Amino acid sequence: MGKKKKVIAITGGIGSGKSYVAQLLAKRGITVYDCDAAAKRLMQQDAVLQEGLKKLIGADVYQGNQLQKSVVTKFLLASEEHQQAIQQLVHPAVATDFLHSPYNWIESAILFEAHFDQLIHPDIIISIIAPLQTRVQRVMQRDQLTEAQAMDWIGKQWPQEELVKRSTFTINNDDDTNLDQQIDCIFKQIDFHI
Ligand SMILES: CC(C)(COP(=O)(O)OP(=O)(O)OC[C@H]1O[C@@H](n2cnc3c(N)ncnc32)[C@H](O)[C@@H]1O)[C@@H](O)C(=O)NCCC(=O)NCCS
Ligand SMILES: Nc1ncnc2c1ncn2[C@@H]1O[C@H](COP(=O)(O)OP(=O)(O)OP(=O)(O)O)[C@@H](O)[C@H]1O
Repeated sequence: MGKKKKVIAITGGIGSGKSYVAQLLAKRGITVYDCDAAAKRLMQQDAVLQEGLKKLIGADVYQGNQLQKSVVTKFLLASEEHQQAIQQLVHPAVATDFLHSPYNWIESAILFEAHFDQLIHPDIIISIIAPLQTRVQRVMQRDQLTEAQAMDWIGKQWPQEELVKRSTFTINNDDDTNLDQQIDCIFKQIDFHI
């Protein structure tokens, strides 16, 4: 058996700035595996996953071969049970894909909520936090959502304090605190650079 690869997970709720921080890391030569993008790619390509989703949500989750994101969103936000059921289908596929990928860094909004941490066993966890109102504004602007829709997503995710408690490092992305300095500080404290 090969040695387990080092895994550095970035987490944080919707609009906290995970992808933004990933862009700053890209400038330092680090590629961060994007769970949302991977989930969508696999839901589009993986035949077993497609069958599972059709059984769970209904045949209209695909039109032809095309994933209907609005159908998934409506189903997912309807109840805790629905959210859990989708995650139980999608996350093992994403975890396997990540563990077989060449990447060490990964970003997921729901690392803990979905027990994804227990599938990928991160060595280091970095949480990204920002004031709630800032996150709502960012998401409304980025995704053309209403405040209520942004709050629906936030309601499906853990409070930031819980993420911070379980993280090795926290980055404050509140628009005032310098992000590159915080990243530098973390890099000084980790004994491997990937
Ligand atoms: C619902 C979907 C179709 C919405 O797609 P869309 O392109 O509109 O948004 P995107 O994927 O960028 O998600 C935006 C944000 O919503 C939040 N979110 C997505 N899925 C979940 C979830 N299962 N639980 C809580 N929040 C979630 C995250 O903060 C995410 O970054 C998509 O997110 C999806 O298929 N989710 C279910 C699969 C899943 O659990 N993905 C999480 C990463 S593995
Ligand atoms: N420090 C910042 N300065 C300027 N814009 C920012 C900053 N942080 C985030 N943003 C913007 O806010 C929006 C949300 O950030 P981002 O997409 O990184 O969030 P996220 O945590 O990845 O959210 P999600 O869970 O939905 O994937 C994006 O449009 C991003 O460009």
